[in-house]
Amino acid sequence: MFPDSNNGYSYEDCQATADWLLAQAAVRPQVAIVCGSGMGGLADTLKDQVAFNYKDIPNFPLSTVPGHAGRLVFGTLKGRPCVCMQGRFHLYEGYPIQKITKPMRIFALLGVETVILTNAAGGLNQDFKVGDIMIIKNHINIAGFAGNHPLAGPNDDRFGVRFPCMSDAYDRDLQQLALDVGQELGYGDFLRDGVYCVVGGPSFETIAECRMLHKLGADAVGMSTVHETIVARHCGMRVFALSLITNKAVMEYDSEEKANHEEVLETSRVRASQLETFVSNLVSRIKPSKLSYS
Ligand SMILES: O=P(O)(O)O[C@H]1O[C@H](CO)[C@@H](O)[C@H]1O
Ligand code: HPA
Repeated sequence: MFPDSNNGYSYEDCQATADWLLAQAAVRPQVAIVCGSGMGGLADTLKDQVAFNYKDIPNFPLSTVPGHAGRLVFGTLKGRPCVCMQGRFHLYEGYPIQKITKPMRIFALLGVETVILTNAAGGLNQDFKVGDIMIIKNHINIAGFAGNHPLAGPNDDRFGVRFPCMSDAYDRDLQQLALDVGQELGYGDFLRDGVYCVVGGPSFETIAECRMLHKLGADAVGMSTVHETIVARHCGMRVFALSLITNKAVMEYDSEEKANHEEVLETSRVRASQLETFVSNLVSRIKPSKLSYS
């Protein structure tokens, strides 16, 4: 069950990739951003870009999902040095769970302090509308309960402790800052907060599954983010995460609606410019120091 030591995602492997990137790009990122499905435009807002295709980065996975371009972009957002994943990795692509989260460890070794994760998700909360932006305040990692967990296997203390706490997974100050930024931008009508539940995918959920997840306390469901959060927190980075509600999870047996990736990408396209403004304003207000916010 546990990976062997020559697995491609050891501390030394992550360090080698980080060193390669540091040798190629002058930017020393403080903030890392992961673009959700159809949200790759976030990366295009970076100034003075130096970009790498994933296929050219040593020991980096490849993106296989439409709406995930597969480029790592370094640059600045409102003067703040950033790195942006234009495309993330998902369990259903067939990668080991440690591989889909490896970029988080590389980011930590690059000196990143704060990770901003974005995703497309189905809305379980009946008050949510398509196009709402949900600030993630907590998550449910169902597969993790059963051992499918990104930190399973030998722990390398150079990254973090064996038993990391997750009650503070999503930074509360950053959540408040995001609420403030959203209100200032006039986004209050479509800004929510809630609990994100990760499932394995790639099939969308059945009606019974959606009802169960809602009963468990989830407001939105998707196939990403949670593993990245856990690994980022394990190695000491702060995490802010948001879901764009791209579709309503189907909860009624007489509903004719069918979840599909095209609708997901279309909703992302419609909200793209507001998401970009939201994230860049948020980034500009995050102070480099771990303690202060403007
Ligand atoms: O979570 P992101 O990467 O935004 O992608 C979401 O969109 C895809 C389904 O349409 C799934 O991969 C789901 O996780
Ligand atoms: O309804 C959904 N379920 C799972 N993942 C998703 N990603 C976008 N929408 C959904």
